[in-house]
Amino acid sequence: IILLFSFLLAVPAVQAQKKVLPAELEVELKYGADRLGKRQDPAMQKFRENRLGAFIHWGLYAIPGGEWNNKTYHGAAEWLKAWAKVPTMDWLELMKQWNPQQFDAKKWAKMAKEMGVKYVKITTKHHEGFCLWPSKYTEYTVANTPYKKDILGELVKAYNAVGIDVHFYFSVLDWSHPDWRSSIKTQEDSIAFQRFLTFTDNQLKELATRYPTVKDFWFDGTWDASIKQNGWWTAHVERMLKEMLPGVTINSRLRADDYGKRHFDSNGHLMGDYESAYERRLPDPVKDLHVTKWDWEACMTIPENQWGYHKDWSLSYVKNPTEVLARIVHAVSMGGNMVVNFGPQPDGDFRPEEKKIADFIGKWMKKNSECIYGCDYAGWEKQDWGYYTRKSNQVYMVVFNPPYSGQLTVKTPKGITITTAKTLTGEQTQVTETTRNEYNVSLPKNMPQEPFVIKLEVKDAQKTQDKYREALT
Ligand SMILES: C[C@@H]1O/C(=N\OC(=O)Nc2ccccc2)[C@@H](O)[C@H](O)[C@@H]1O
Repeated sequence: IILLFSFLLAVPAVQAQKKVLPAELEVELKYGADRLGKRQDPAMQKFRENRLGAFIHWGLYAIPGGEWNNKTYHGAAEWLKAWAKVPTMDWLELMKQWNPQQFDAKKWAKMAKEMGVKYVKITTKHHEGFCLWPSKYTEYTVANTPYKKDILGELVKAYNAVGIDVHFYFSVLDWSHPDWRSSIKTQEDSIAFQRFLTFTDNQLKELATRYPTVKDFWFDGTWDASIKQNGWWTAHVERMLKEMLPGVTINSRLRADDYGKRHFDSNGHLMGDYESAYERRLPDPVKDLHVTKWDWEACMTIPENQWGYHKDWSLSYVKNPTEVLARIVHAVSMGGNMVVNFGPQPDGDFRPEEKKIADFIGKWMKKNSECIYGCDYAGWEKQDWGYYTRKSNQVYMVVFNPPYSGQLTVKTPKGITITTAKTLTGEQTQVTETTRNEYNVSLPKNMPQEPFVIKLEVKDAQKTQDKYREALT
């Protein structure tokens, strides 16, 4: 007891779920983390090195676009059924209008390729229960709409054809299914919910069988008590999919352990392959450095909170392209991935604002993607002018806020020295050591009119190159 008490007093104040108990104090778990530490297999390395992805939220909710019975709802458009309290059968009537005549999977793939994303996460089924693939386990699918065709299959083929990995978003929560329960109160609830879990297993096996090139499952809709009381099932799903699709990655949001703990199990170990709690927010570059110890992926909306198509984007702040770019770089600078969301129109085309963002990011990535793909946390002290990313002995300074002094302050970890510095567009910059482990890197003479990158070659005086890499990962 004294040992435990003294240990808990000693542990630095880190967020609850991050507290890892010493092994001897861990609790026995049947459905906790299957693995400790970062996965190092090729599939996970590809996931990590991809760094930049796009989210596609597309479903029946795109048709009303945030408006119901002539009333506009300001909440997330993909949740309109809930905001407007639409009865399930009335909502699913929207299937009769599903006929996206402008949908062209090859055009979507071209747009993603030109944006520079390495993967796309597609909503196979959102909370509404409508499936973008012709599932044989429910009638609420594209097959039973005027459009008829397998949208998911067309997208998987088109993205893969241009070298883009496909990830599946899957909502366990399913408003269309009579056996869904948010909590288990009665024996009837329990019997119905077990039927629901079997239905969900069947849909997941169907997705893994029909689309075996899928690289990841991003589960959502798992916050309810009914799932937290069935942590065994979440562990089963992870194991089932990894058996069917060796190398597939699974997000932490699927998982609950024996005691209903989510994302991180009761011993503080991350479940799944990467943390997926950073949604429309990012870890603090100074206070939240613990996230660099595991893999994580953030996702973001361009407006304040619209994942599905909303007719009226004037209802909330819409990020400008540079603000979107800053979030992408921020995530990579802390060893994470960033997924930028797109909510296609009901006709299957994208809104102009989203095309503009994709175009801006793509143009910037054409010049600067070296500081994104395959890069990681540098382990250097954050500075006001922007973010560091690192790949082996190259450290990239991604400058968003050039200082009036004309000098970019760089503080290197002990033993690390800078040998060269030049912008990715090839201009030399002066590097002046101002004191031990501190340098001024001068701004380039002709300043770019957008965020720019200075590439530093660094040397580790005390260790070999390899040790340097080990020390920082
Ligand atoms: C990506 C988003 O994911 C969701 N929900 O996410 C969460 O519940 N996020 C969350 C909740 C608690 C903590 C951290 C993230 C969905 O409801 C939403 O429509 C969208 O698909």
